[in-house]
Amino acid sequence: MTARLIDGKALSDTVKTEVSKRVLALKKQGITPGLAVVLVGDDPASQVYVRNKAAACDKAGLHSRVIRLAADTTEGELLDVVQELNADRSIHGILVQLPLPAHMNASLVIEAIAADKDVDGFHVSNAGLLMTGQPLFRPCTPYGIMKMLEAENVALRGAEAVIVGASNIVGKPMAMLLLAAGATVTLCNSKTRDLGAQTRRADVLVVATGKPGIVTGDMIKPGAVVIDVGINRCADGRLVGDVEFDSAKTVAGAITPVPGGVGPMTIAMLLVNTVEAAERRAAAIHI
Ligand SMILES: NC(=O)C1=CN([C@@H]2O[C@H](COP(=O)(O)OP(=O)(O)OC[C@H]3O[C@@H](n4cnc5c(N)ncnc54)[C@H](OP(=O)(O)O)[C@@H]3O)[C@@H](O)[C@H]2O)C=CC1
Ligand SMILES: Nc1nc(=O)c2c([nH]1)NC[C@@H]1CN(c3ccc(C(=O)N[C@@H](CCC(=O)O)C(=O)O)cc3)C=[N+]21
Ligand SMILES: [Mg+2]
Repeated sequence: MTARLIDGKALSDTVKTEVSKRVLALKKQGITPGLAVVLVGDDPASQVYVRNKAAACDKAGLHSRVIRLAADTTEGELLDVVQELNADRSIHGILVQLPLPAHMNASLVIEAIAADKDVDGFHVSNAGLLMTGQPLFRPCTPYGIMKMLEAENVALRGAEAVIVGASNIVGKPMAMLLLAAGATVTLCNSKTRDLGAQTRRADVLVVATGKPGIVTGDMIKPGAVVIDVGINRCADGRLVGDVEFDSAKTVAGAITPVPGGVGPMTIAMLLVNTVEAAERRAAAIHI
């Protein structure tokens, strides 16, 4: 058996086409949705993502602004930049690229972003709204994964969903969205005893640890849907996920590739959230 490939790249193009239609409708009202991305330091992976985000904005007709700050920028200087973007009427979405340099308190910075411009959905009030079933912005990576599962017609009501990795940006919000869709959710972390015993129960398995090869084919239930969030750069420059693709594809029913799976969907959903922020403000003005 060979797993069906879930083509995140193709679906992201469909989502971005939808976004560009909504952008056109806003432009007719004189509004251009704007996204600001703040990058502190020169992490090479972050540079790639920021470039991809800016290109996606250009293509869909959004205004994008990239603010690059030196690695030795102080927390106070970064907070000033965030405040300026909060007040900037041409900006509807603000994203501060993570990780931040070690001398900064990342939660303090995220909490400084206006919650109604927090298109990452990382602000505590947005995390709380998601947890209580009234999301304002769904975090882009889990949101993109839900879109992929929907496009693949994966049944979630009553399904066993197992997530490996429990970060605030991927694992935890993923658990909330799968739970809301009716799945029975297991959230694993680095202390989980016998990870394979958990993953082998999964109808839907989401892996987001940053550990290449942490999930192998023998840890997957035959026919399961496997979503690989990991983005790991090999010594030879190749990009691989957290799932050992070659062994997994002989067992899984469907699997996302890396690259071309979750990553492009994350960017597409960032555009969706930004357009939605602009639509909300437009609606508020017309009341
Ligand atoms: N494709 C995309 O759009 C995106 C990809 N990524 C990628 O996804 C990966 C994860 O990112 P992120 O969530 O930010 O990572 P974090 O480092 O913030 O969190 C990793 C999580 O994995 C858990 N973990 C680590 N080792 C193990 C283990 N041996 N067994 C079980 N759980 C383990 C950790 O457990 P504990 O809590 O106990 O420490 C933690 O909860 C990275 O490769 C990142 O680059 C991230 C965001 C978007
Ligand atoms: N505030 C914040 N929000 C984020 O959403 C955020 C972040 N910080 N920090 C880093 C992670 C990682 N992330 C990715 C986005 C796109 C790809 C992506 O486009 N991947 C492509 C190609 C990547 C490549 O070629 O390097 C793919 O998988 O096919 C990957 C990873 C967003 N993150
Ligand atoms: Mg995200």
